[in-house]
Amino acid sequence: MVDNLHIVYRLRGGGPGKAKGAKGKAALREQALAAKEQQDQEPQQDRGGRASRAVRRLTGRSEQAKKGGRKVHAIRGVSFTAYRGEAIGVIGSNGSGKSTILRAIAGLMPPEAGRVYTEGQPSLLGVNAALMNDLSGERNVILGCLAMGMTPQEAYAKREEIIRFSGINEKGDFSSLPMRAYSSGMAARLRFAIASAKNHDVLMIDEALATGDRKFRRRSEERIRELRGEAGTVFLVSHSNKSIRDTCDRVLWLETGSLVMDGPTEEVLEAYEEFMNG
Ligand SMILES: Nc1ncnc2c1ncn2[C@@H]1O[C@H](COP(=O)(O)OP(=O)(O)OP(=O)(O)O)[C@@H](O)[C@H]1O
Repeated sequence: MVDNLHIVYRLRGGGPGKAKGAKGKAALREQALAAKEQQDQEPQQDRGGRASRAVRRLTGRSEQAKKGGRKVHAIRGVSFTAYRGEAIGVIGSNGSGKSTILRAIAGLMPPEAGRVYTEGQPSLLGVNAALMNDLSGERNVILGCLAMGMTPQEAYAKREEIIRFSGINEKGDFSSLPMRAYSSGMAARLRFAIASAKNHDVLMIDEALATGDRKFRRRSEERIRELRGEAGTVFLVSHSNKSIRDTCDRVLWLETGSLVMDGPTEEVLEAYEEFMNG
């Protein structure tokens, strides 16, 4: 359940730094020596405070930096409830907040206000999901499975099936090659194959199908339907209305971070298509 969620990105840096002005290196060195001298005279516990203040200054996490930085209010008061067994499409024009809301549901973005309540563990499968470029596809399959909580035995037992599903070996023995030799579509297929090898409580897929070819898209859409059948909830972010139509029975439409519509796929897509063509 997503309850009146607000997500704000804060941009630090990029602003004008403190000019050194006419002080020069000698004056700065003098200032540093004076600070050191003062520190040597301070009791131990004060030094801890000074150190953490210095770290906050360096990482820009001071209250001042918070207030002074630029903000992007990416999600503005979105609320909805998702149920087990639903496949929910998330649509909207570029920058409308689709990826951000998935990241928030996955617990990767702290809410500015509002809450996300989930039953079970949400897993986010994005086109940028981390796989190691220098390792072979096979190695990445094992790593991915272990990262999803499988035992080594389970991971090895699933390896063949995952590689077969991904189809990366259809044009040669690619699974033994380092991932950097893969096209973006092949890498996306492997990521999807790994993530979908496990039954997820909440699986979120961010454009992962967009880079696959038609044959793979059909196969992965079929797999999404199976995952739903296995009682999970699937969220699919896509700019392909066809993928959404073929996979989802409910659609959330976001624009500039607000929920424009939440309803049955056909109803929402019709309104969205009219908006985009209008
Ligand atoms: N790391 C970031 N730092 C600052 N602002 C960000 C960051 N990521 C996204 N945004 C901003 O948040 C808003 C929502 O972005 P988001 O990526 O969620 O949109 P989207 O609907 O997924 O876009 P697209 O369809 O282009 O992938 C945009 O205004 C974007 O500029």
